[in-house]
Amino acid sequence: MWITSSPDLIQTPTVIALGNFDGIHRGHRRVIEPILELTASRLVPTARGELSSGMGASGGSAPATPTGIPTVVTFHPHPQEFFTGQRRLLLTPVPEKAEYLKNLGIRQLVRLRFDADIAQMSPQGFFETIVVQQLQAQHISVGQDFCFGKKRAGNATVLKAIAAQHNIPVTIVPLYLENDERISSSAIRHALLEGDIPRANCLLGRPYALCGKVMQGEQLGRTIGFPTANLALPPEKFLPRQGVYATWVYGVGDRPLPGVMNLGIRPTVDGQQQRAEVHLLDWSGDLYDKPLTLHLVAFLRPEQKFASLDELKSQIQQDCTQAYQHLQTQ
Ligand SMILES: Cc1cc2nc3c(=O)[nH]c(=O)nc-3n(C[C@H](O)[C@H](O)[C@H](O)COP(=O)(O)O)c2cc1C
Ligand SMILES: Nc1ncnc2c1ncn2[C@@H]1O[C@H](COP(=O)(O)OP(=O)(O)O)[C@@H](O)[C@H]1O
Repeated sequence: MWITSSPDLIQTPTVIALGNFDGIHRGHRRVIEPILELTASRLVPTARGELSSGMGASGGSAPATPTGIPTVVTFHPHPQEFFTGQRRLLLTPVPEKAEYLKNLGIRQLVRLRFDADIAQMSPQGFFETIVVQQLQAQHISVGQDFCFGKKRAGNATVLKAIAAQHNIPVTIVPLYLENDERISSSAIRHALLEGDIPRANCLLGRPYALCGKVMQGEQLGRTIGFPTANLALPPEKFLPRQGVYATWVYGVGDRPLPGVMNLGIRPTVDGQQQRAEVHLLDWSGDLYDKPLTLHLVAFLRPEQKFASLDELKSQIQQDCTQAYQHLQTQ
């Protein structure tokens, strides 16, 4: 997966999905699908049953697809962050987003720098400078509510009309509704803040994940019989409601392991900073410096301040039992 913010380093020509795509949820995937279909559909079987680009065996560095490189084009910072100056936490920080996109078949992520210059561009100016010249887009896919250009003056219909002047086809993907409600990053954030993990996961179409390397803590966990791997999360990661969660843990061996995570400040031991820490059920070994990915399955309870470590210990024991029950039904 090629990731670039520099116009000079964009691999062209491209076939693009345009938007912010924070979360790569089910709605986003519908916008991305047409460009995957378009690029893959041009692959033709050879006499030996292999797939070729259909461009002839000329050797050299012919693009894998004749139409262009399947590319997702986003803005950074998020335009809302640029205008309000308020930092926006992300459901999918860049490395996580790139990983999901790669698994879908996307080959390039272009992160257009959203600055005063781009904010000033008219829809026509944006299209000609960025979409035509820099991206050399051969096909564009956007969601029905896509807006672009100065003061969001251009919408999907305007985009289609401008693109037609350049003979570039545009696919406008209708909003994806679930029980009359739009699948959106905001709805997912809301569900996560409520601790409604099944809902968040349903809207996402996959489990909400926390990814980070294991770092040292105060080494108290082992003294109470529940060692916990503390994750160094990206500071821009959007976090769900504080509390205890049943999770699947990826990154230790080939299979996911059952775990129970606490996300909070640990008031019982006078913790000061928020931490995400996971205890792997019936497992022991060294996890320091390992990158782990936690898939959230269920919120079990809010974090509490206990009067003693013994009370905390017996509650954690119950959390482990409850987490097992949730994970067994998965
Ligand atoms: C399943 C689980 C539930 C926890 N619940 C609480 C809690 O309700 N209140 C609290 O103060 N700490 C809670 N903790 C955090 C412990 O206080 C923490 O694991 C302990 O302080 C060890 O920290 P260390 O990793 O720095 O050694 C929980 C930890 C786990 C694994
Ligand atoms: N079942 C387990 N779950 C999580 N970590 C474990 C487990 N068994 C051993 N460990 C190791 O113990 C470390 C956590 O022990 P702990 O006493 O809580 O120290 P720290 O405060 O540094 O996290 C983990 O980082 C990992 O290397």
